[in-house]
Amino acid sequence: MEEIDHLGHERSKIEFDVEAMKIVWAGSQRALEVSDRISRLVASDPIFRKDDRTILSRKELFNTTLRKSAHAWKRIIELRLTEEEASRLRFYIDQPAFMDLHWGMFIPAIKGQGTEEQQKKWLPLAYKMQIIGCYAQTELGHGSNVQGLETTATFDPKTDEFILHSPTLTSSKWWPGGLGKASTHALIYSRLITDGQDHGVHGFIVQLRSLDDHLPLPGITIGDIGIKFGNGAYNSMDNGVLRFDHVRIPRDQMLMRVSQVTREGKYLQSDVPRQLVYGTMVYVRQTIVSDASCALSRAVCIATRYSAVRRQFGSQDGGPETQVIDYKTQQNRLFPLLASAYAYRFVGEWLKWLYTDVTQRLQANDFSTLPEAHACTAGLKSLTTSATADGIEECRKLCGGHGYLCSSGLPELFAVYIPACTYEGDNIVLLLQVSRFLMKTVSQLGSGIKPVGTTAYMGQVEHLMQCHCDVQRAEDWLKPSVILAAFQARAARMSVACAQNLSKFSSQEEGFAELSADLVEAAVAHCQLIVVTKYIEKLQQAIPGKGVKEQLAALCNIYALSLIHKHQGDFLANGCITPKQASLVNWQLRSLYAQVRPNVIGLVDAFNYTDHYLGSILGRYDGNVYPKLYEEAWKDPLNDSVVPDGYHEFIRPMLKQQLRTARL
Ligand SMILES: CCCCCCCCCCCCCCCCCCCCC/C=C/C(=O)SCCNC(=O)CCNC(=O)[C@H](O)C(C)(C)COP(=O)(O)OP(=O)(O)OC[C@H]1O[C@@H](n2cnc3c(N)ncnc32)[C@H](O)[C@@H]1OP(=O)(O)O
Ligand SMILES: Cc1cc2nc3c(=O)[nH]c(=O)nc-3n(C[C@H](O)[C@H](O)[C@H](O)COP(=O)(O)OP(=O)(O)OC[C@H]3O[C@@H](n4cnc5c(N)ncnc54)[C@H](O)[C@@H]3O)c2cc1C
Repeated sequence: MEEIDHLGHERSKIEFDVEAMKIVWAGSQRALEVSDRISRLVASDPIFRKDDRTILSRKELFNTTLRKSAHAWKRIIELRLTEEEASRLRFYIDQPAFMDLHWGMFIPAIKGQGTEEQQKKWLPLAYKMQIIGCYAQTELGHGSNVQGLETTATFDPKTDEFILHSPTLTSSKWWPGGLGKASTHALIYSRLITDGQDHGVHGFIVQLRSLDDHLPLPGITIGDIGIKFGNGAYNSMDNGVLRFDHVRIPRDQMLMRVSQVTREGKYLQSDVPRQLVYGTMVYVRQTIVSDASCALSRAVCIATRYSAVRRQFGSQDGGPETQVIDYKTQQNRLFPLLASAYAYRFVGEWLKWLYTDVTQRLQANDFSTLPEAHACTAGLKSLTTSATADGIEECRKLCGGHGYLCSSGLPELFAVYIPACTYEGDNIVLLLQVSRFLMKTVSQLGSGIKPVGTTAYMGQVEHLMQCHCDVQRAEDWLKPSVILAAFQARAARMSVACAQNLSKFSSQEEGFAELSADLVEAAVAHCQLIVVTKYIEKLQQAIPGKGVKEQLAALCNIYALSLIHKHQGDFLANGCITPKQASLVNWQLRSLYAQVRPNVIGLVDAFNYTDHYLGSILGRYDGNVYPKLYEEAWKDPLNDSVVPDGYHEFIRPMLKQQLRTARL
């Protein structure tokens, strides 16, 4: 049967080269080729099916995680996949699994915090998956406050061992992914005690389960922490609980790049900063920013395609009703999210560069850019995950009632995504780290230390405190210099105001506690400035393909102007723009929406997502929504029988009872 493209009319209107945009989104022609090939490989393999995930029991779901992981690993070896291809494979399989923590945290932690000797011993085992590792930092009583962890690792000089112990219930490790059922080993973060002295939190490699029969080793109590939010979603992951009862490990299993314990039990600190113990989190936060663009683009792709298919009201002379995507309110909610997906893609690319740069510097013992890398990864992780979580929910609402069906793909996407606002650092806690960095920058302004990198704009603080936005007409808002000046003035003024208010408190800590809500807002303003700046810088590069740069520029303007509109309170209160200029933002936004409207299907096609990956009837490439929704409904287990199980037990007696009551 011939397949009909219900979105064909939309595709015929596109004014730019979608294939060229696919390359921009993927990062390069080669990255697109890899992505395309691996996504098809996953979509065509029945073991990677996922359409039944939301109706599986927890045990069945976890079993699919094990099956998919083992099968993925087999394919990686058979096909000799490169690291990039393997990571694409994981992406398109689209199921959280213990493998994520093994490859995404356990291995990077050993690489970043282990000595050369330790890396030589553990990495080959981990790379061949002869051991499975997880990252066990968080405890029942403490997650954000890493310095408050309670697990102890006490050195015993008699045996040259550490004794791992969980002294209280709240010291139980709680949450680590892969810990519950799969891992054989863990990177345990625990307080190091030598000779009765507490040296704070350090990392230790600890074997948890036997490599022969997978049973927990003596002194170890271990299990899964239970069902999490939503059907399917993150429940494929075995987040775990773990307690130690005086478990002994050899001394050389403490990761010793940052500090060492000698055979005699002497504690030595190398000249590497203590914060490198937190290095794995910096690495993962950076990856989470790119992931945000993936999750948001997926939701936006579904909502955009469905909004072009869905029609409500406005029929004239019996003709078709209006496509809901043509309602300005729909555009005003959807197009800034589309723009954000592109913006996060580009800031994610830049953050990856920043991370690579700081890693190379660290290897050469240059630690100067570490504070900025920490502030950028923490702040952008927070900004992008919060906006993406909200954005996915908005996309669900943009799809009306059908968005609430699991077959829309949106409920599961939302449920699996939202913990990103919490894991790898609660988003508010991370923004407070950014604001500390900003306050330090402001306090050093008078001292001759020139701010660099993402805070370079603070170097012109005197100008930024007084400058006036020179927008006269709506089109003036299209000038990158005007947009940047407004965002810089807002960020600088908010930070300076916080710094001035902090100086009114007798202690810095008291001021920070009292002003934390304002400090968080200043951090958000700074992070939004980074995203806008990096998008504008991206547009200064050569971007081939008919109309591609024009569309990206329109989206950049939508991203920036919709933020000015949303946060106009900040911009107005700080005198960065006038009420008239704020209203011109809206005029310009409407005109930008009209400019991208014919191209939006092309802009989401450029993500190059397969229907398997999208996992959504509403987001199908061919737009054939209604027949497929109808078909899907009949697959629900409730429809296996016409009369439901339980009819005789519950419904029938009720009906008969009513009959008797009525006769009375
Ligand atoms: C079926 C599939 C098969 C597939 C097979 C194929 C597989 C192949 C490939 C797979 C690849 C997968 C990749 C997946 C990626 C991984 C997925 C991850 C999933 C998520 C899992 C979640 C994990 C976690 O959540 S781990 C736990 C995270 N915990 C936290 O984030 C805790 C947050 N708290 C903190 O970070 C700190 O405690 C903090 C910063 C809040 C406060 O710390 P503090 O010590 O109290 O610090 P403070 O006094 O405030 O500051 C001191 C000083 O230090 C600076 N600082 C703080 N942190 C850092 C840092 N990280 N780096 C640098 N500097 C730092 C701080 O700024 C202060 O500086 P000064 O002011 O200058 O003193
Ligand atoms: C799905 C998932 C997977 C995870 N995987 C892992 C893993 O693999 N390994 C691991 O070690 N951990 C893991 N975690 C734990 C995760 O890292 C922590 O939950 C996270 O760091 C937040 O810490 P918390 O739970 O202690 O939150 P809390 O700090 O208790 O936060 C509770 C509330 O207090 C607020 N708050 C806390 N401190 C402050 C402050 N100083 N100022 C203002 N407000 C504050 C927060 O904003 C929040 O609103 C995972 C968590 C989840 C949900």
